[in-house]
Amino acid sequence: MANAYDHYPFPILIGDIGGTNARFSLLADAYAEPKEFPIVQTAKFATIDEAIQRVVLDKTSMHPRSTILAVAGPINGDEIPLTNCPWVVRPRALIDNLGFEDVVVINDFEAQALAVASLGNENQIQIGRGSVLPGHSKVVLGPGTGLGVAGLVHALNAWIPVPGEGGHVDLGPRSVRDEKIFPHIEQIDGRVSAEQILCGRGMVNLYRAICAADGVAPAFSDPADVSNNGLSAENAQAAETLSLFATYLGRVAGDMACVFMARGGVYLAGGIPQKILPALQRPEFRAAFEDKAPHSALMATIPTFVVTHPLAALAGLSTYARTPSQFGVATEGRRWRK
Ligand SMILES: Nc1ncnc2c1ncn2[C@@H]1O[C@H](COP(=O)(O)OP(=O)(O)OP(=O)(O)O)[C@@H](O)[C@H]1O
Repeated sequence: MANAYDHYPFPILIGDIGGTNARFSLLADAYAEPKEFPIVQTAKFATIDEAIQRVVLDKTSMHPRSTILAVAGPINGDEIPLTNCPWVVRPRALIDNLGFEDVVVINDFEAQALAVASLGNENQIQIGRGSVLPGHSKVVLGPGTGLGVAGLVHALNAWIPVPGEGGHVDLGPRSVRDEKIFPHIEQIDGRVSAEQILCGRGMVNLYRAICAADGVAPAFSDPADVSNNGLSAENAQAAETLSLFATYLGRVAGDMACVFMARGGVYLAGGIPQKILPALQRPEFRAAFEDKAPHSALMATIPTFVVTHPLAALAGLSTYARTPSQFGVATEGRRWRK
């Protein structure tokens, strides 16, 4: 029976498999620095087995005995299809064909949550006031291709990642301006979930709604164009998109901080926060985060950070691989052994 407190046999192959990119590193033992491999696009390989063979196994004489993989997608059963990518992770095939003895597959946002347990100051930028209360719960939000959310609860002397579908909470209008814009936001089954706005596709959705409210034709269809033109303030609707994106992200981040009582901090991971950092450093994000009557005074004490570590999920997985007993990662149904 799998036990979360077992150790994994070294060397351990660590993998962060996103919809677009796969990142691998190899841990020789509990003390060695991870050996990193070039980031590869998933589309360049037909299967994950082929990617592991060509990117890692063909390039080193070290033979990994276990692997811990973080994937974007639900983990149910022996065939794990990835969201936004045709790869299917088949742990039994990894054991039979690539010689692993132990395979663990967890959710990519759990890996982000593991990462924030041990991030140093050099890998994060604080936005606004507040300070971390050591040993208290944390929460991670990641606007990227979608909106990932995970909690990191400290209990029983371990950090316990709590993955969920927090990106799908409702997001509604609050200001007079919101009420003009929200009727134009594309809905999903009649509602606006946070992910309809707080991700790359959502940023374009918000921009289009602002254009519709202002009666102007949209000029951009790519999130990077919206954010670049918004940051430079060259386009009024794009600039308002960034301002409102920061406001809504602050609102949802504040909600998640309330749910988890995240006195250990709120962390913005995913691809987008680093790219729109100046917009998040303006007052809107933090003001919306703290605007949680009757708990505004509490919210003012909770710090918010943008994660700047380029390989945060890999770093989190490496820390877990070295010291699994410090983390309460549930491996039931997600661990396969030879
Ligand atoms: N400058 C930018 N401003 C806003 N959004 C951007 C910018 N550049 C990329 N994006 C959007 O960010 C999203 C990608 O996010 P991210 O880099 O976090 O990917 P991901 O979901 O982690 O997937 P993977 O792990 O495969 O890289 C896409 O929707 C993309 O259009």
